[in-house]
Amino acid sequence: MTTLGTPLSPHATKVMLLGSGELGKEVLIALHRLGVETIAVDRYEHAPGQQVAHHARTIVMSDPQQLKALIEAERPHLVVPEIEAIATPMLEELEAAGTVRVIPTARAARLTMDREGIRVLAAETLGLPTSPYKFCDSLAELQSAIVGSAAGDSGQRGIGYPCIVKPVMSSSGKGQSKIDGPDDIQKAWEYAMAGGRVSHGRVIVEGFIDFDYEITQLTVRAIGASDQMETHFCDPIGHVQVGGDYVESWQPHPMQPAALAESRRIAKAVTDNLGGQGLFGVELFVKGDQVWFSEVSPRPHDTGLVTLCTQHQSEFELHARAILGLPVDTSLRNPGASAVIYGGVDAQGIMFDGVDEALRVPGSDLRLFGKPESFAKRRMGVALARATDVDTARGNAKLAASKVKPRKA
Ligand SMILES: Nc1ncnc2c1ncn2[C@@H]1O[C@H](COP(=O)(O)OP(=O)(O)OP(=O)(O)O)[C@@H](O)[C@H]1O
Ligand SMILES: NCC(=O)N[C@@H]1O[C@H](COP(=O)([O-])[O-])[C@@H](O)[C@H]1O
Ligand SMILES: [Mg+2]
Repeated sequence: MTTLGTPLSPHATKVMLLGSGELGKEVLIALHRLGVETIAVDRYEHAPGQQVAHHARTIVMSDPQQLKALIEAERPHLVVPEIEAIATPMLEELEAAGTVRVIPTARAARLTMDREGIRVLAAETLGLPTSPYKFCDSLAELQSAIVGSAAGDSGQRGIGYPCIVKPVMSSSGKGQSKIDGPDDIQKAWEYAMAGGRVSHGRVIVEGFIDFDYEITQLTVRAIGASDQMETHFCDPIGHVQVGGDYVESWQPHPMQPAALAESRRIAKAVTDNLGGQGLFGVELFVKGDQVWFSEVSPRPHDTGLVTLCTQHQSEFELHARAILGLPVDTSLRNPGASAVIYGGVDAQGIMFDGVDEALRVPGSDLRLFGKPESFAKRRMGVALARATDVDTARGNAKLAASKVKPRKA
């Protein structure tokens, strides 16, 4: 049985989000609707989620001592990681000591904060299909990982061209680049060193998968009526990425039954191993009936923002429900799409012109995240559109996004 308390009372059910960007903001709103007391943590003040939570805290989340002190002071029932760059070994320590429950588990947060942890688990432990890959700690290692070493018994085959280089710790495409030939290697290495979230000097180089399309398979682990763990799948989300960052997503993405079944087999294998309760975003590449695992977020996924206009329960509501031990409904309500609104300018406290025109587009809706500072390539909002078919929804979401014009105040 799940019992919830009253916020700001001695018996409140308290949830702490580690990271309070646009995704956390929606999880926090879903938690508020259930009367949960929320603590929104981020690296800077007035982060989107901090604006809607009961309490806001600003710390360096990758600093284990700051993280420990905050969790011990606040004593939340649940700690919900919302970004990768967190001192996850400290979360494992606190979870092992029984101080707190981490969503979905502290181990899942640790394995997925670093591309190496999750890639080795998926490819080597679980034997799931992935792109070929190598990890490198220097430009020289990167060069030999790509071109290989001399043939012979000890010779290593290289990843070859084209390939993709990413810092082991980064997200939203930061520090990621494609290498088409030898001339690109040094630039890619330097870009990765500048773009990682926590400077680490380690990269993954992956063989380029020439997929037909890519999807996010949202997967929910929730407690069922007779107290057993159940796995629920949302309809597949199709998306387009530019420079490793999502710009457009839609749901449902049509798939052949064999590719869908294989996607769900992979999603189930990964999420079963990571364990715990909550929603996961499993990223997959598809070519014909062939499916490759790319990565997984043990939390709501940016491409899943589309579920705000397509599902009876958005991915944020599903996450909130699953972590609290409540039942979930992953069914689709209607087709829909999302299109990203970038800041376009580097400035504090920007203005958004054309909001009325955007909302005049049929079936449209908007989320403006309220980030205090804009960068040209920072995601500041998203346009949503529901429709009777995905093509119409995609057109309308892009149209609505184009009507919103961010500018300096
Ligand atoms: N091996 C690959 N082959 C082909 N395309 C790839 C490969 N790796 C990444 N990509 C492209 O780059 C995108 C971003 O890659 P990835 O998800 O690894 O980066 P990320 O920084 O973790 O992004 P996010 O945080 O948004 O998930 C993928 O969705 C895909 O479009
Ligand atoms: N792909 C991961 C992702 O979309 N994460 C989302 O972006 C925020 C950081 O945005 P910022 O970099 O603009 O501060 C995170 O807090 C999360 O909501
Ligand atoms: Mg990704």
